[in-house]
Amino acid sequence: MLYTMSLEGHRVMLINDVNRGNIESLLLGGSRQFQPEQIKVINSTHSTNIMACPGSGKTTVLIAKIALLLEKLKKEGSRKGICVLTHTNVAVEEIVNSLEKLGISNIAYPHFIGTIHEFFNTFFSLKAYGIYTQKDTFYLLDNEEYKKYFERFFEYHKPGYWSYPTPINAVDKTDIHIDKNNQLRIISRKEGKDYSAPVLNTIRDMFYKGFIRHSDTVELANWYIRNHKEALQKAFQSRFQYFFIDEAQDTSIEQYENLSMLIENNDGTIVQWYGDSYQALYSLYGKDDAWKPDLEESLQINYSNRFGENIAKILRTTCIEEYSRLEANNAISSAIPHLFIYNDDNKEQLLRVYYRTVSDFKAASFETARIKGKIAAVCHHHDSLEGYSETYQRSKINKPLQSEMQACLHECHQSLLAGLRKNDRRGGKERSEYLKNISQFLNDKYPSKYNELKVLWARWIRAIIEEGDESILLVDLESKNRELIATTLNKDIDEIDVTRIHDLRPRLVKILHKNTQSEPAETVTDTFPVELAVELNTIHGVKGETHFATLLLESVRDGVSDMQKIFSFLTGTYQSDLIEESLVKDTLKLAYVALSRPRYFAGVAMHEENLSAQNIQEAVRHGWKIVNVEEHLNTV
Ligand SMILES: Nc1ncnc2c1ncn2[C@@H]1O[C@H](COP(=O)(O)OP(=O)(O)OP(=O)(O)O)[C@@H](O)[C@H]1O
Repeated sequence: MLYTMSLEGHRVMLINDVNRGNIESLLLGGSRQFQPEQIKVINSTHSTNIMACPGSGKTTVLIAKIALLLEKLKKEGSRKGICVLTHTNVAVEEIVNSLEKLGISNIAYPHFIGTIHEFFNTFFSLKAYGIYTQKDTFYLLDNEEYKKYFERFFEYHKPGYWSYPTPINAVDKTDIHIDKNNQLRIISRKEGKDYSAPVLNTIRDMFYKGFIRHSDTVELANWYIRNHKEALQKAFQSRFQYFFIDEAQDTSIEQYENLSMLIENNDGTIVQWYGDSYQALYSLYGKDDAWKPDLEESLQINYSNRFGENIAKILRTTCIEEYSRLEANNAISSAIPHLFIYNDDNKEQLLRVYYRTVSDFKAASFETARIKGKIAAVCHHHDSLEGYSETYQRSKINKPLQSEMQACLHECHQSLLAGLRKNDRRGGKERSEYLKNISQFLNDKYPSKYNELKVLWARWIRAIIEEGDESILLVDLESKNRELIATTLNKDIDEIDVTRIHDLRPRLVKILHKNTQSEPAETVTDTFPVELAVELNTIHGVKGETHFATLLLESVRDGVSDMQKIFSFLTGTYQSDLIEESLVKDTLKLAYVALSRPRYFAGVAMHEENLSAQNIQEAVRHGWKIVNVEEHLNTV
């Protein structure tokens, strides 16, 4: 446990009876308090894994811990910092915003808070690409965007006899690798035989022309770390006192390998991985998990703030390991689990029946009537969702593709650069400091201010897409922009000529408009009549969310129902002998993620053909309520 000296000379813990009240009221609200397991994690200062159940409040715990450690390092006058990595911009935003709530907004060097990709790109991949190709920029593309370019590049590489469609799947089944002799290899992961030379040459050509996928940047970082391992380990160790990884289960094998190289032989940095390995969706389809915490040696948070006993009860066995330690929040009266049974004739009515059942449950008690929250229906595969709703469609709004976001952020950087140039009266030499690589310059010199600006840019872009209120954001942006320019140029903020944020807007709109017209995005909504406000999504799409109600819809592939495969788990019997089958294991992971989203209402929907009379009896015995869609429709 972490102790610091109090004024009286006693050793006190990082979070203690004196300082906890303020943090708890700001982070948890009301008179809520951290639970004992959470306190133990906040106070732990050894390198370890933290295995936290859904709704355990692990991110909140991590935020409290970061705040307290920042204060401690400052008090001690330490020159070492904290590195916090997570997997999405939204998660970074959550951490930065919550720290702001606690009065901490100037998180500067030596600290770093960002996504794992940003971490690799900032410190390794960009440098690696520069060294390897003698070029100083690349376009980072998500897979969909990369595929579009692949099609164009392939035209130049395909042989004259080629009359087949472009082998677009090669994008998902090839990796770059820089070998021991520094040779770039394109590796095929295609079953059977390798991709032919034209495909591999296309990927190679794209690499050298700067068209890069996320997986390529991870390999570039790997190459760089491999080649400078000892020096980087030392630099890492002397810069960071603490290294925290949130949502550790989402770390890929390659990312994990890179981080492991950096932190091995390191006794100067405390490393803690926070996550829930039972929710690792990265490793479906026979892939191995990267982060495998040894539960005996991990700190654990098994108490969920999210759901009551009726939901915890299903999750204890609907999990890749039997999870008897999972504790429910008894202040929440979750409904008993519901099994919805449909047939081909009434499948289209299923969601309506689900919605009515949830609404009736919600209206029946004072506790639930006032609670807001999503009513969701989720499924493993996009295409299976279509079978449940004629009107289901992949939404063309809400979430920009990674590449659109990149293009918008590029414009934002250009606008900042213009502002810097306009206000800079100094000579070319000083200017070239930031002109060469603006993002690297700001990351090295003013990481915290730069991070805040990036968060605002991201929020603004989202507000433009969602047609939300931009006014407050624009005021904040204008002032952050000026502040960063003033700091960089060592001037007073009042001397800075206002940069024209508004001029930037049409450029962003153009990028977003162009793409929303032509591209399907990843988020899914349903254009149901309003009275049927059920949000349809894939399970991957709702990771990390909290719902009022979640219905897990059966997905049938090659005539096999995924829910039938795990039926005994859903109804209270953990069958270790079945777990080796990959469909069982994957479905358990997915079902665990899906059924741990709701606070109040969890349900599963299955076709009557996939349920035997014995199955139904089992379910009833385990406390499930059966809703037969047919009967329900007849009674309304
Ligand atoms: N001790 C507590 N008392 C009451 N509420 C809490 C407590 N700790 C956390 N919470 C609340 O629980 C919710 C979940 O917290 P958080 O998002 O940090 O959980 P999480 O473990 O990251 O969830 P998941 O694993 O599902 O992503 C938040 O609304 C948070 O404020």
